[in-house]
Amino acid sequence: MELNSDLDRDSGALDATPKRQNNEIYKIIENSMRSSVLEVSRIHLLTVLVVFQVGMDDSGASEDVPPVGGLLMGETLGQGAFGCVKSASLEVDKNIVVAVKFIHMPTCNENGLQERDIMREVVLHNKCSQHPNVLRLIDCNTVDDYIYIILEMADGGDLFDKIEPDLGVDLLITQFYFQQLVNVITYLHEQCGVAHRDIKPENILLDKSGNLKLADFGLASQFKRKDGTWKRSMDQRGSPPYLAPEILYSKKPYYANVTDIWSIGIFTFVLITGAIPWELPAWEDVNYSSFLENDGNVDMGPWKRVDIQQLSLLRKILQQDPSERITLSKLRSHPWFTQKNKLMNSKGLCNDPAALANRLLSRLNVSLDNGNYNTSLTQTLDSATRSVSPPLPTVSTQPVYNDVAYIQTDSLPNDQRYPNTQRPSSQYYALHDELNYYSTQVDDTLLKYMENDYSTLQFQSQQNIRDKSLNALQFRPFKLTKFYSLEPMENLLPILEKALQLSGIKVTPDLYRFYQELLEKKNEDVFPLKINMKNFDSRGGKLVGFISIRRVKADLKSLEFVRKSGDPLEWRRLFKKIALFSRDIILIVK
Ligand SMILES: Nc1ncnc2c1ncn2[C@@H]1O[C@H](COP(=O)(O)OP(=O)(O)OP(=O)(O)O)[C@@H](O)[C@H]1O
Repeated sequence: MELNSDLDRDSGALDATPKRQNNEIYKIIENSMRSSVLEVSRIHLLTVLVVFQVGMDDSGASEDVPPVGGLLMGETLGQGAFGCVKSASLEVDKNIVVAVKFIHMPTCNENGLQERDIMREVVLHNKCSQHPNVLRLIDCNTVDDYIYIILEMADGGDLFDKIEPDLGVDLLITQFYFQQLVNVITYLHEQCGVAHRDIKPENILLDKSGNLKLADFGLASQFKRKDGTWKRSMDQRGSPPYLAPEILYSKKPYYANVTDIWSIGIFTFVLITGAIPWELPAWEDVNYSSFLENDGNVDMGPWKRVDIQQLSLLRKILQQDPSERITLSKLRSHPWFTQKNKLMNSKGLCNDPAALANRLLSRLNVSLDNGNYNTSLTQTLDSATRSVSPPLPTVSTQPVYNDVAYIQTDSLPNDQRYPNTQRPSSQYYALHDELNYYSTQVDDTLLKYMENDYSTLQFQSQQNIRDKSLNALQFRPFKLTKFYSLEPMENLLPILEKALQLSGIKVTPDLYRFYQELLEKKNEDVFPLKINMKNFDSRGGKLVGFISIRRVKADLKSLEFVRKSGDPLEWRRLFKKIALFSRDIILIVK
């Protein structure tokens, strides 16, 4: 699809007409790569090539997407509210890998989104694609019920996945991403006249060197016209904790670019503390009102983790009155921006990806010890007697879901599987309880497979082993809300079911029986399996996602917790809780 970036700015109408056939994709990607500021990632497809879901899930959007000419669809990288994102390689050169975002139009329509809304997003994203910190948009077209968008592959995965709740990331890393974010927002505002309007860790991906890649232009708007005149916004959209107060309460139109500066402040706070400062910038929110009453001098809760230099910066950014808020150019002369970051080169990109990965991931930890287990169990039993708080009113549109977790197969008959031919040799240990491990035998390929996946490190309680392995780290797109297990399904599923229940998730009883029924029905391997999950987080926000159980090889299975919507910090908190209650089935390398 050729993209015409000439928006009719007052009506929001858009001229974006499909003008090309799919078989030209290679040419487009090739040209796009040639003209690209960045090289599109060239990695080999590592894992299962085609993973299709059987049937639709209850959001209406399916992972079973139609084929796209010129592309070989790969694994599912993630799921959003309206579709999924898959890796794909070019038919003519399988080493060229891109990400393809499929947007299921009927689901969008049911939720009030029209094709022109999606095209508006695509046009603005395309307009802003010439910066190394913007996820590059390569092409867009339609196939069956879907609009698909071909994007640069973000090899480093999600940033949100790497933030430890209630700890955050270290200051050098926070400053690194703060500086990259200010750079890219400067480009958007000053060169494109576009405000992003949805800056939050969920919309930031990483490349293979750990550089920030701004994504999701779904709420972006053109605030400056070609003739230099400005346009103000009136609508109330965005993610509640990241919203600037004028979006919520101002009766007057507001400048969308100034709201981006506010969101930079919240983003920075989340990186420093691993928590959001408030749920809404509203007087009714006690955290926000106490921030205002104390003129930003707060020293409680997560604010205790903010030191004096960053507090002074945040106070300048988080000014309720937009005219008092620090401007982008003043932000660029603030010492925290001008101070050289030792991980950044003169072009503003990472100069030492291994050191960045090491520092970023070193705080991720899931403690499975008895103390933590008993505390969580007590809290769970206590809270079972209290009712769940109702969800907050939210200004974003999300589909409605059923609430009970159930199991389904996610496989195709021709699903590519690891052959079960090699004999075990290396030693592995599954955690049984804090003191008693039992060993089992797994082969060297598996050892390599797991060592490459840094999600395994988060369970490692011995700091020296963690440090040693962290030194060899590289950025990879693996999700970190994940663990491995060697347990047979008759042990794994009942323990997981209990863990889900203890974590407050409603589950269809006897997952193992359903698994057996699936086996009988399909009369073949049913992996990957999918367990849908819905829950309210501790603040009443809705969390939606699923557990994908894949058979890696022989008895080794991976259990990946994939978030579809909801606060990512809360998703990781939930994952840690389920992992703790599932500790008897988690495999850790010792
Ligand atoms: N270009 C990409 N490279 C690698 N992974 C990606 C890419 N784009 C998306 N993903 C993965 O897919 C997930 C879902 O992406 P998507 O943009 O649909 O999510 P979302 O923003 O949560 O969805 P929504 O559009 O409903 O807000 C991301 O969290 C990420 O893990």
